[in-house]
Amino acid sequence: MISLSKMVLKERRDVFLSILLGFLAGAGAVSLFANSGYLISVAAISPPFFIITISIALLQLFSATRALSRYGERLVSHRATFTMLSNIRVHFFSRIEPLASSLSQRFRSGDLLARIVGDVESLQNYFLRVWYPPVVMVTIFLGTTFFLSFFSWQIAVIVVIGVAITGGVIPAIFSIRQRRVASTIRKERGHLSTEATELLYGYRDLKLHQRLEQKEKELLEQSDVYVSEQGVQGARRVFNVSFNQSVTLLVSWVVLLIGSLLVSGDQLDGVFLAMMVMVSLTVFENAAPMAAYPSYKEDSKRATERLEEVTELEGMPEGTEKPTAFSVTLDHVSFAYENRATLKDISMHIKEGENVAIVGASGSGKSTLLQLILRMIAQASGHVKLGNNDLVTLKEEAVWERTNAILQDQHFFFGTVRDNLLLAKSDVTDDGLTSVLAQMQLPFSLDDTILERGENLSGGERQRLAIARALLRKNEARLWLLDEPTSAIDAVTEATVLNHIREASEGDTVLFVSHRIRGLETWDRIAVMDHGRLVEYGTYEELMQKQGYFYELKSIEDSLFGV
Ligand SMILES: Nc1ncnc2c1ncn2[C@@H]1O[C@H](COP(=O)(O)OP(=O)(O)OP(=O)(O)O)[C@@H](O)[C@H]1O
Repeated sequence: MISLSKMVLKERRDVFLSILLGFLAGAGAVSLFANSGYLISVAAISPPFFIITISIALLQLFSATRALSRYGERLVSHRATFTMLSNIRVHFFSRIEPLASSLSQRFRSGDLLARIVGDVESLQNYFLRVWYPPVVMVTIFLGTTFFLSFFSWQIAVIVVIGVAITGGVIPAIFSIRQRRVASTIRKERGHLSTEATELLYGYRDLKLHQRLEQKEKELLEQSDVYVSEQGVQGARRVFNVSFNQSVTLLVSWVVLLIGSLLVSGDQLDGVFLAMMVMVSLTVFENAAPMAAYPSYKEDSKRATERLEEVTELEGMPEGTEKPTAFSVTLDHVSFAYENRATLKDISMHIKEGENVAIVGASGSGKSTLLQLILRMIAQASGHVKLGNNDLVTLKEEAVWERTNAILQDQHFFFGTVRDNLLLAKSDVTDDGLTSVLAQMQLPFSLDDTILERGENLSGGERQRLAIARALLRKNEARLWLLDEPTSAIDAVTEATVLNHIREASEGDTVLFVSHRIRGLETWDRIAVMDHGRLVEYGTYEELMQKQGYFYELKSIEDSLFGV
């Protein structure tokens, strides 16, 4: 799904500039120290004054080059990194957006959050710590070896061997070891995030059931596992870097030793010895990041795998067409959550403009039916049509644009009543907003604060505010899908609220899941569901005359209300 190399190459201008500036900074550092070594040695043998002057001028030039290039390299490479990160984020979100409804079935919210935030974020290391260091190291070493070969091929060979060991062999060994121990840090972070979210969501219930302490203990245990895994990862990185640095120092000692032998054998001018040692000390600085390369590489790989687990879920294929008519047809439709058959062979036709109530026992599949028409889930078999269009040919957004859906769990955002109403339609005046609040008999002012998830509202107020949002869209919507929108509202207010809904939806197709049988006399037709099947479908009179399941439900309700 995420081809990381492709993401890197998309920013090729900045990538090229980073490499160029990184090379200049590295080469500047090597030249600076080479020149210092030469200057110290040559000064001791009283050379002509102009040599000292030129050498000091070069010293200043190299130090300015090094500082400016390093600054430029940091600027450009970080710009490239963050642009890549934002591209990855956009790419990832565009992939998971159509999967939104199936994600909650596969992943717990904490784990999903850890993947969406943490794993995506960790990919910022891919360019900076996996892709970039070997490229810059190789270019600097090639330049340095070429330079050294003018003075002594033996020293050049030692440096090449040193690079091969510290930049190739040691990281390769670390890489194999890293794969074997298979860091579980990402997985543990997902577990920790899951536990923390559960505790926060369920805080009140845990407290009521006196289970808070136990849950906190589990969370702390999970946190300890994560912290210790982090410790192991950190220690491994520090060990790798220190070990690699020790080897580079050893190489510099070998350069000093061989250089001294060459000087004493008159194969190298002694004035260059200090320069060569300084070069070897500096050039290996560029091999240091290679020690951390395996752990970052493995980390990026694991993060990508975890993101792929999310994106590989099958979503519903996105259609392209817009609905033009709003009759609803279900033709032998079946649906199963995992292996549990939830809707079984349902066929029904709702004419455009018809108002249909759906009733049935809890768990009989009423909400699932509405979700299917909303394209939030896909049927396993059969066809669902809006007008003459099969739902699979329709664009999701185009369906939602023309639909007023009130599902069972409505979300409210932290903000004012006004903010939460304008979510439905942004160009309504305050008068328009106040008018729908009045219709819903809500005693709020537009500036009243709504807490996250509507925590400061009663269940009935939440439902009325959701209906107020739907009423604002009455001119756009041609299809209304209402899932027990008034279940928490008292009977007197409910009658008024329903009247407003009926009025606003006049001429539109309405599917209304109802928890009550009373009051359904005025609906065009009634669909009765039982255990995932549509067991009865007809007008109120037809169903009452039939004296079947609906009649039975009505009798039970009447006896409960003492009618
Ligand atoms: N996300 C889900 N994953 C798995 N099973 C689900 C999911 N949502 C609902 N179900 C199951 O599907 C069946 C039908 O649920 P649905 O919500 O459609 O029933 P309902 O008739 O609307 O019930 P209620 O009147 O209680 O709201 C139930 O057995 C339920 O347990």
